[in-house]
Amino acid sequence: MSWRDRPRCDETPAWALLQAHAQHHFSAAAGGDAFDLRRVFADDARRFDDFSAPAPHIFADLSKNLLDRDARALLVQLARECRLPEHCAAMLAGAPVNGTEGRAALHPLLRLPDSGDGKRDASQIARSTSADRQEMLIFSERIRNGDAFKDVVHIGIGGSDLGPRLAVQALAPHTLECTGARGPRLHFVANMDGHELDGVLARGLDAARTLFVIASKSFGTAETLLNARSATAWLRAQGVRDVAPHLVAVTARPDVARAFGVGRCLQFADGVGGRYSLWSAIGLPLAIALGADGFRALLAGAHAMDRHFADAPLESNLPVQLGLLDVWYRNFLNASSRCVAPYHHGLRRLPAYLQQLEMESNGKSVDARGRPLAVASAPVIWGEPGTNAQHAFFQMLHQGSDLVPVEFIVVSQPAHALAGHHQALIANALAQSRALMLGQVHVQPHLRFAGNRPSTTLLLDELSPASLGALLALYEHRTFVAGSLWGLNSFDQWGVELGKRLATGIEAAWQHPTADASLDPSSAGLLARLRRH
Ligand SMILES: O=P(O)(O)OC[C@H]1O[C@H](O)[C@H](O)[C@@H](O)[C@@H]1O
Repeated sequence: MSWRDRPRCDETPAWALLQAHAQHHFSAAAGGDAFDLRRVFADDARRFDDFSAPAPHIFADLSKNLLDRDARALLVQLARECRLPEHCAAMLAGAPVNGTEGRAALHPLLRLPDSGDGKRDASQIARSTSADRQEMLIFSERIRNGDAFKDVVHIGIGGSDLGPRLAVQALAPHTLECTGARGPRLHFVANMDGHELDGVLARGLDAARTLFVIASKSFGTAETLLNARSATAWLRAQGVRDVAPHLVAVTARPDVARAFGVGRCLQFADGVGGRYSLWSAIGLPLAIALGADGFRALLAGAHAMDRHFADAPLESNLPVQLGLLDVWYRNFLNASSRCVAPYHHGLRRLPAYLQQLEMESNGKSVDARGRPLAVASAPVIWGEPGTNAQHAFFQMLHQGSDLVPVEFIVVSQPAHALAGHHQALIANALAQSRALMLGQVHVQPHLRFAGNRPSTTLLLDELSPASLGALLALYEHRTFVAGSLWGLNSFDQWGVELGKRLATGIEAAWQHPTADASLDPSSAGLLARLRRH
């Protein structure tokens, strides 16, 4: 049987076994026998070791999850019955796993290292991917080390923004800004809300020495084109006659970008999905900030995770174990969301990045064969960095009515030397996961904490280009694992199209009130009020 004909999770024998297991051991109806983290730790001295999973650059403690050995074994059985290993091998080999768009998911190929002699011992697509990367890195080094540009403004949205923005923030101590090296300042603009571009242009940019990077896979995204047009108009208004040298496109559609009037095009393959594109020329601002070696280190970290995903047995394969855990919580324990709490200021945009990665990939209700799903898919991903989050929504995590698995991300080595901060930060992360698990008995109801609330802790030695690469690749593959079991195509995103189309109609109706008749009464009423201002 090929990966195309794989059964969906709810069609397997393991699914029914998992349902029975969850009902007998994990539901309130199981009464005193229900799984309790405090009891299993007391009964099992080996639980931490047994439920820990080392992977490249990351150590994962899964022991504080609502999961026992039987459930874990059944989940692995489920993965086998769903032919996950075959699907994974097909995706990594560049098979056309994105059926509705008739293409592969090429992001792991972007991370393949060059072979020793400088040539790639790989397919034609891998070789052209390598050539694209080479071209981007030569360009980024020129911008980084040259004098032509003092400011680089990266314009892009969704996958053409979230990855580079997150990575530049996360790796700030390694970038130009913090190492004191010469080089341009970096700015990001995503929203079509003019406040964002206006705010960047107001930072004292000298038009003659400003480069705009227009990052759009399709080169057809409304927000990006609007910002790119306004940037071009600004250059002209500031007296720049020849704007083309100030505009570089990063795109899979160089034909469209050239027609726009850019002076330079950096290309990447159509088979690289937007939310998986940090590793391509979309990473240009990161390459400028880090330098070519730093960018290659990011790719190497991600590649190490790719190898782990491809080679490690399912039982000790971290992306597989996390993806299975996601299915377990979503479908057997009915958790409708997962909270991500990075205890590192550099990872403050990670929840936003993961929202696109996981919810755009797996927020679907039909399977890859077009059949309605019989089970729930992607949970809501949400979060904020610790310790800020503790002073906002952790109340709900500790005493609210919903089951929310929490993911703590902790980094051992800080990149600052301020006394006392790091230990206090880490102590808080560990304390929160302990508090969720232990709870508190108290005579007063409002001071009671039920406890037995689950969490995972991902531990990184340091936040380096390599460890960030590994972390993001881990999340990509975990998302693929859950999507594969749900039977989804995790690589398309048709759900974003309808709203875009309707926006065009509303924009037209703004100018022509007679067109209001084509709108529903609520939208027409709101538009009428808005027009008055
Ligand atoms: O890179 P672009 O083609 O401009 O696309 C930017 C973003 O917009 C789309 O609507 C999708 O939702 C995203 O997956 C994509 O990353």
